[in-house]
Amino acid sequence: QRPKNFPPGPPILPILGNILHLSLENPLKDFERLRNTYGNVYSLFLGTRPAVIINGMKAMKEAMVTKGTDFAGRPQDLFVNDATQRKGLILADYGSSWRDHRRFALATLRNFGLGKHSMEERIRTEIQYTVDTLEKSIGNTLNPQVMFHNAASNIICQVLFGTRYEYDDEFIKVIVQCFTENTKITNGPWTVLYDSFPIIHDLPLPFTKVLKNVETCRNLVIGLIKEHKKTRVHGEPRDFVDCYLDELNKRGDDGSSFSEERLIMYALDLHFAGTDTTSNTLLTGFLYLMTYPHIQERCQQEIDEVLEGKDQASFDDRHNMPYMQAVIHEVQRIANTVPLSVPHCTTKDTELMGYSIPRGTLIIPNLTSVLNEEGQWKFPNEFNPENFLNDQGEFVKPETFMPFSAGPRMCLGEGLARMELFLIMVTLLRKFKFIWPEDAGEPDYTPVYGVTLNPKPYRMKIQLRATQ
Ligand code: HEM
Repeated sequence: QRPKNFPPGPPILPILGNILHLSLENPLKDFERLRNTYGNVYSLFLGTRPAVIINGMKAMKEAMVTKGTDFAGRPQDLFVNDATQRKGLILADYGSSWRDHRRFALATLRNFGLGKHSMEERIRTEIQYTVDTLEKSIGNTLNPQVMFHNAASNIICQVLFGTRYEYDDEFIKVIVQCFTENTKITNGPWTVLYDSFPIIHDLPLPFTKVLKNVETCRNLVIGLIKEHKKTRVHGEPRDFVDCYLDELNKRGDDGSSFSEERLIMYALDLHFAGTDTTSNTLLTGFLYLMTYPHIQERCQQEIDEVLEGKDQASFDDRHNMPYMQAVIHEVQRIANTVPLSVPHCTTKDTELMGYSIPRGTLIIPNLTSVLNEEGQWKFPNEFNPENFLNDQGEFVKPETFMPFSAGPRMCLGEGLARMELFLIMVTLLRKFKFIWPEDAGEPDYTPVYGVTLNPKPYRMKIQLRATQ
């Protein structure tokens, strides 16, 4: 039975709840279908667990922003909580420990942007490796997946550990493999069943691999922290880990939630959050730019004009590139990289669009429903940069643009991600022409479902641009 004034939803079956209403492989279409029947705020029972699904700009804004703190919790009894040992940041529940660690991450990322090894320089250094990789493929085709993945991973590794890794380095290969395996398993039907039916928690489910992978990654990071402790100079941090160790010294035994143990999962969390997201957005971006060559050319024209006489692009150049800005935002809108955001949870009894939602209810923010909402976009269902341009050709960002979510739990890497997307796309488009190979057939834009969406594997043909 739904509690009184709880959001509506389909009839609930005993034990199973509404689980049969969802495809365990990819529930996005089901969420959309249920929205058409029950409205923007509806509920489903995942087994015996009630969940509220939030759709559309109006309800999303009320929950994430206007009543941000009421909706800022994270559920603590899902499989991913067990897998990350409740020590990370992404899934930390709302409270002082989450707040302190979030503030620390934001401040540290900001400070690195100002120091002499500024974030921009770090990103540019990494882009050079991407350029080298592409140069080796001129005239040929290349699957860019590993290249973009490594670029995003290395940028965040530079920030966290002060180092980048060659593409075939064991450290990065092992971490990437562990994350890829874990994401696949955590997205799979077993996890939905685990999260819906606590009764099966003690069964021998196929999760040992996940826990083993987490242990492998933990050990790698423990090794790095040990090394940092040997070589660091107190008060002269080289990277995020040094900053955290300085903070630990400063806090001493003040009973705060900062600890070396916490740092391990915190660093892994940031690496994970910053890699798949950015690289999958880039993959989607280049898929569309290749298959909409007129849009690619118009970007290149603007880039050539604005960067004429300059060695390299800087993030500030975006202010003179309305078309490029529109294209990047449109790529993010269509890529819909984190389609269901990260699960939230209510921190107290609250209300949403007139419905009552008790404390501790699982909340699924359906960002997809905002990014393609009818009536909010000029062209909700097509790739069209005009969605971000006004009649004067100026760049405008509607408040419906929410790929990073909104409110107190909004992505804390937004600034870094935007800088990466801009510098990488502009630098690569300035130098190369990306072509959909003649023998590749019709492009398939249907994304592969997961915590993050990514395009199906594809190859790109690379040419050096004539103007270079
Ligand atoms: C295109 C790239 C990215 C996209 C689309 C993206 C999207 C998101 C979304 C939708 C959330 C969930 C927000 C919520 O729960 O309401 C999130 C959370 C988060 N993101 Fe990102 N993200 C991106 C890049 C990054 C990067 C580069 C970092 C690394 C610094 C990062 C770090 C985080 C963290 C730590 C959280 C959890 C915040 C919290 O719970 O307080 N993200 N991101």
